[in-house]
Amino acid sequence: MSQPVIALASDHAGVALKSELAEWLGQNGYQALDLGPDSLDSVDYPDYADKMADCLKEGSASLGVLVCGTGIGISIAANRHRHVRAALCSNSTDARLTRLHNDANVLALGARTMGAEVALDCLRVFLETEFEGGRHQRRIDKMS
Ligand SMILES: O=C(CO)[C@H](O)[C@H](O)[C@H](O)COP(=O)(O)O
Repeated sequence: MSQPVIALASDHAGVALKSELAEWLGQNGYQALDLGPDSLDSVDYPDYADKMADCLKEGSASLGVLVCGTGIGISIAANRHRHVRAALCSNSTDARLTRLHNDANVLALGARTMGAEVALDCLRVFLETEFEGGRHQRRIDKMS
């Protein structure tokens, strides 16, 4: 069976955490598709949010992970795209509920505001939780 492809992107503040997340994905049955950047040189998070939006639109990955310093800027930028539902999560409860209720297709994390252990916990729960549908689908339809 083919491995689910999970796209990752960040700004410079999120590069190190993004690498840890990509490594975890590779070790846990997923294929990590790293959209960059790969250096610590300063970049602008909207450019990488746009790369993620394009990647999801063309179907190269089913879900994505975005990382910046706080996760705020990059999630704001990603959510300007109609097909993106990026959720900034700070714990695994956020990650579970945003999959269950919002069918979030992008997990946003803050590299300067959370430790790698919590980030990995968010990622694991995000990937293991299915959308509940029902009344939640109606609400999502109102945003599309
Ligand atoms: O967009 C942000 C704030 O929500 C992110 O934390 C960015 O990573 C941050 O603004 C980058 O700041 P820097 O001073 O250019 O490293």
